[in-house]
Amino acid sequence: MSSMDSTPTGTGIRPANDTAPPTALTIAGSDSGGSAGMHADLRTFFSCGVHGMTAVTAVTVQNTLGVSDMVEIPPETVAAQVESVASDIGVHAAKTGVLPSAACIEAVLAACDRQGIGRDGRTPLVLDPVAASRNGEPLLRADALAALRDEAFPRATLVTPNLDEVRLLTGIEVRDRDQLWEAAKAMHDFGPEYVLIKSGHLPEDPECVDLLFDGREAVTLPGPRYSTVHTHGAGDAFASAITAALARGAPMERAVRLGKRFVSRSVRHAYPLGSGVGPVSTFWRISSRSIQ
Ligand SMILES: Nc1ncnc2c1ncn2[C@@H]1O[C@H](COP(=O)(O)OP(=O)(O)OP(=O)(O)O)[C@@H](O)[C@H]1O
Ligand SMILES: Cc1ncc(COP(=O)(O)O)c(N)n1
Repeated sequence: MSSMDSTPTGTGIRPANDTAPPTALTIAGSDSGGSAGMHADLRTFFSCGVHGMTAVTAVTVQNTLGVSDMVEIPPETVAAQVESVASDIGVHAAKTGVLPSAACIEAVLAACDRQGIGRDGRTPLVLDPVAASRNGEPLLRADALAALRDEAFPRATLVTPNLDEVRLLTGIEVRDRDQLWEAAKAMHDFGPEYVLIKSGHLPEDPECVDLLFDGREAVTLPGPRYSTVHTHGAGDAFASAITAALARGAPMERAVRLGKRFVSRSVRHAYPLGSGVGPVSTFWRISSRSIQ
């Protein structure tokens, strides 16, 4: 897929010296349980050799049983975090997680525009359209979904919906692998450069085959389906591993393949925690031996 090699690599401000790693920014919510959101993103950036930075959008009260409360950070503070790190440190690639309201989305997009992050800037923007927790607790206001679709999608380099988000945004109920293509086309019509449809929520399928689409050609991303309930944070780990690869200069198809390999291993090494759903292991690369 030659057209998939045209992804811009983020430039931002160059690191201060040759030893500084590439930088990646997550614009996302916090998870007090440490499994999902910006916590998963930062661990993934670290595991992928990238300096991680954050613009916190919301604080969730969350554990392995679910989300019991959420406090939104004022939109201007979210935007100020983006501008602060981008103008000083520089951002080689950025990703979004929870963007809780239309006002937050608008503020983030304006800050990204000013800093050259997103579709027409030089820095890739990966948009994970998180709508709800894995237990179905909403993580955005009613007005945010339309703002995501109409304002944020056209500015994204890549969007990474799961099948629930595909249904919410397009009305398409994907029941098997053959329908991923139809979903990808419908999502691409909202204006992002690339769409990645994740197939974790097809439990009957013996494999987890995701689909990358650039508006013309589709690439399937095969992977095993592991038998575990502990998949909290899988979507965050996938999107941030892709973001880390983009920050390192990989073209899109390669970045997504690297991300798929990273998340498959993360699910394989997922671990139980608390009395609910445990996290995928975003630090599987660091064996217990290496820290003793
Ligand atoms: N049981 C599994 N075994 C292997 N890979 C999986 C499994 N479940 C999900 N994945 C992979 O993890 C990635 C995230 O997919 P998923 O569809 O679960 O996204 P998500 O719903 O955003 O994630 P989350 O579980 O964090 O809500 C995809 O690459 C998917 O194929
Ligand atoms: C702060 C935050 N961000 C994202 C998710 C989605 O992750 P999951 O779908 O695994 O619940 C979450 N639960 N919390």
